[in-house]
Amino acid sequence: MHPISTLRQLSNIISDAVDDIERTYGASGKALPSIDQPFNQNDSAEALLKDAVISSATKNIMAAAAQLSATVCDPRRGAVNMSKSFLLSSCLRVASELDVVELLREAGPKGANAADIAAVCKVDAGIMARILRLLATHHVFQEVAPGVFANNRLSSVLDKGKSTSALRSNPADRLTGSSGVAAMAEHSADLGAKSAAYLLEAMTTTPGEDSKLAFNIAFDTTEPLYMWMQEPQNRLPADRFSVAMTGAEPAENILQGFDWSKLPSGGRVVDVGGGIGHVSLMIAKRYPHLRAVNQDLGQAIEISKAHWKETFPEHLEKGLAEFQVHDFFAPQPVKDAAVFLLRGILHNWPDAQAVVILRSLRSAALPSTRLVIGERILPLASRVGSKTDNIPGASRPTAKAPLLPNWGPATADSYLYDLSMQTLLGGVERTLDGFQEVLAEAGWLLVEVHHSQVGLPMSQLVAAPI
Ligand SMILES: C[S@@+](CC[C@H](N)C(=O)[O-])C[C@H]1O[C@@H](n2cnc3c(N)ncnc32)[C@H](O)[C@@H]1O
Repeated sequence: MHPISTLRQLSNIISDAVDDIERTYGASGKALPSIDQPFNQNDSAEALLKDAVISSATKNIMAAAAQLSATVCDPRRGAVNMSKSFLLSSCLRVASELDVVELLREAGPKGANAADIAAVCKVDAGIMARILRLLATHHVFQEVAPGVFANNRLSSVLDKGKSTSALRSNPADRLTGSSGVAAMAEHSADLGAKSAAYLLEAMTTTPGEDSKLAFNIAFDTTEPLYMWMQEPQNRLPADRFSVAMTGAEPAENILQGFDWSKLPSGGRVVDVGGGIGHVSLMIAKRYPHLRAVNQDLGQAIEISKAHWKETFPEHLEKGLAEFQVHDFFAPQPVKDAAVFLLRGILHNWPDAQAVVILRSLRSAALPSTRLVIGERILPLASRVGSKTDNIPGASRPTAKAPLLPNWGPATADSYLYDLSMQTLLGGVERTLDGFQEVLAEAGWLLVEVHHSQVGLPMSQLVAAPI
């Protein structure tokens, strides 16, 4: 097809999607949240973004706009700019770790001069202005007057919700109780970015005793990431990671799909590698007839106990919440589970280790035990169907040409996670075929799949013992 006609098709996709958004917001009497205003998750206009028509329009706009831009840009500049995009990540880390977002929240809509921000942060004023300008150029912050910056929609999601004096007086707790977005951004821009810089070196070393993951090269350690985070000197990145898991990976769709209400009273839901325990807590709050068993490594279990005590003490007092330090590569101690829950676990491990984790659960399972997995299911980037499309709930729509079948950058987070898992842990985000293979090898039959109905990236996979 002639490129001009493709260009027009892409522009029409955007135009139709904008019509859909305007119509839906118009009918609701609400206004689409502005990019110039801070994000407010309690605003009812925000909830409307999850509407099916709007979600679909949003995906189309993101995919078509990126494709249009890639089509018309100078490819030499496009490639070189992409090679420098790590600087966006570094600048975001500076803004988040120096609490610039909170300083700007306190400054209000008129914003603050980069020199004043730099003085509070005790850093160079000129570099601060250049960092904020690069981010503002990518729609994170706005430059409201020369050298004067204010928060906007994208910068404000990094707000940790505390005053700058509270953040400065207690730096060890600066992320505690925050939404998790800043924690995930700092984790990714620190451990993630430094590790990813060694992706090539890690993948081109000869496999064998000396082969290392990118993380191990970057941090000059032989410890796997989770063991490294157990060391006392790495307490801050470990705590930051626990907070990151709560907000950046919203868990509410764990309550959809699998029917938790049908589990028997007192049935044990074992949250294997449950981290802070927020997922089992969400399930137990909605279905208080269930008993939650939180399993993780020592440090995470400490945090999990504290989190439960603060947010759902009633369940603890009734003896319906248990905490176990358990290595999921060891034999599973719970032999009467109603459900083994594995959320965000399998993607941390290559197939061979994923199979070990799954086999240990399989050995402890009763015929009635179900395995509920919460993970991203990587969409294929091709239009040809796969052998797993026949599993109930599995198939997903593909975007119409000329868009890429997976909506391109609109689903980029799954592919970014995939390679983050590779660089940090040797892990992988799996396609549905990939899940079916590791499950079958460990003695589990994939019986149903539930994709998120509210636009969240994680899907649910339910398996039964073979
Ligand atoms: C990506 S987090 C997921 C946490 C939680 N399931 C969630 O969805 O938020 C992975 C978890 O696996 C835990 N983990 C890593 N290695 C482990 C092991 N060998 N045994 C038990 N837990 C482990 C980590 O401590 C971390 O809490």
